Amino acid sequence: MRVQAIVFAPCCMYSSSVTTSQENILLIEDDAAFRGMLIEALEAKSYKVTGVVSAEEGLAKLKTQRFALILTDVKLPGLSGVDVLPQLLKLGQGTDVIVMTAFSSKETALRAVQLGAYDFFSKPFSLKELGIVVHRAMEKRRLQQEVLSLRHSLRSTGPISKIIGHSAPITEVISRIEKIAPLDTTALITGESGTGKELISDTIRELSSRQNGPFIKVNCAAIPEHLFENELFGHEKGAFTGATSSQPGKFELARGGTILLDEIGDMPLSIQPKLLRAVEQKQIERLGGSRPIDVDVRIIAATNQHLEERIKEKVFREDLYYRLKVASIHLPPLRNRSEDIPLLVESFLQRIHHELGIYIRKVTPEAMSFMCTYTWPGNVRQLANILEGAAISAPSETLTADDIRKALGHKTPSTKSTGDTLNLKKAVNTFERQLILKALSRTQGNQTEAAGLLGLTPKNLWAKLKKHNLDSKTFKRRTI
Ligand SMILES: Nc1ncnc2c1ncn2[C@@H]1O[C@H](COP(=O)(O)OP(=O)(O)OP(=O)(O)O)[C@@H](O)[C@H]1O
Repeated sequence: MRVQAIVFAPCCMYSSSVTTSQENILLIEDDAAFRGMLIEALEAKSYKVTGVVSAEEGLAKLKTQRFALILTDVKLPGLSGVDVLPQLLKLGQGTDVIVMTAFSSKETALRAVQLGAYDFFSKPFSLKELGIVVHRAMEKRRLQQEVLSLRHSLRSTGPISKIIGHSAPITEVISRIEKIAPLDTTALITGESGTGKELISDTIRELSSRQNGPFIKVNCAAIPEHLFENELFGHEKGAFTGATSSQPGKFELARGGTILLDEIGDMPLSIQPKLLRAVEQKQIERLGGSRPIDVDVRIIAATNQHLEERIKEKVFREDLYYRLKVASIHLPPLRNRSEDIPLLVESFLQRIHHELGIYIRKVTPEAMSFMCTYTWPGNVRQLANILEGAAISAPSETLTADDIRKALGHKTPSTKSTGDTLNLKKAVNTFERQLILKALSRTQGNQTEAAGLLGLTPKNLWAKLKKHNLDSKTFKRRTI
């Protein structure tokens, strides 16, 4: 390009704040004099500047180097700054691009912004003006990086860390949770049984400003229709025979906090208008009451049903559905995110070790591959339960595909008669381990009682626990 005119600011360079940043800027400018001047000015502010003369050269640089910012002229010898913009943005992976145009081509500049440029300059511009915009872009980048690193540490240590999985669908779910949780709006969580809807509602609540308020969970499928209104909204004294005193319902108990309406698809049609009022106006009325009561409650609804189908069947109100689904999260079934299975298996085996004292040292590749291809109709809950069952019954500290199949109640492929199956010592050991596990489970970890059941002395049992690497304490309140 030809330098048109540069209006020099009195002090030649922009802001008075000293930039200590060593961030790299890629400058694409074919005019040697103009390029040199920009480099000098930016380097005076401690930016590192890599100058190139064409869009093609700029693209080549981006393939090997990362930059904090790209400054490009529009009029270049080969590809123009606007033509190359989509590629710059793609290769730059989030790096902002500032476009420099001639004053006469403001429309080009606007097109560049539409295409994704961060900002543009119409020449002539002052170096002060350029400096301010560069500084602002760098600040924006720094803040974005801060947000990313905060998000990363929150995801690895905060409530989000309880959600295991790195597949694209679960990553999308996590982003939705992070967006929705702080909004204090009604949320709807959908997904098959066992996909983690309750886990997600716990996480939303923990990430919201209501984390210290009450959290009331209502299973709509478990309440008979005639008790529903009373359960949710409470009653006044004398509302019905036996109502000897006034009593608040779940909504009032959740004041200042959150209410989870689980299995919302099973909520009786007769209650739905009252729920709609609670959602829209944050008001309820007790049974037998004559005045509305304000309830500051965040509602989270969850269901494994297709509410659109329930609407067609005329058992779910459309207006309520649209109010609930303002912020919705759909949990895909486990079979559609099998990449998450190895991580889930690892996490559940750790939990089994801590809670049951059963240590599984290894999962065979066949067992993992079987689990990754199985359809898991009961989703994550089924995977967790099957692993627990398999770990309890496994004859050794290595979990095999047969162990998983047995826990699933599948017929195992007939095993070849190997030396192993005839090894009496090994078979006795396996049988002994399983009997001890059952006895500990039945007595909830009481060693004296377990020893009695097994016909052993407590000292004998203690020695066998050590031999099998089992911890009786972890059997408290557990049953097989
Ligand atoms: N992504 C996950 N990471 C870790 N644990 C999970 C995940 N998803 C689900 N779980 C675990 O699986 C079990 C079932 O999850 P949850 O109860 O939240 O499912 P749900 O969808 O509410 O089931 P339902 O519809 O039957 O009530 C819980 O123990 C939960 O902690």
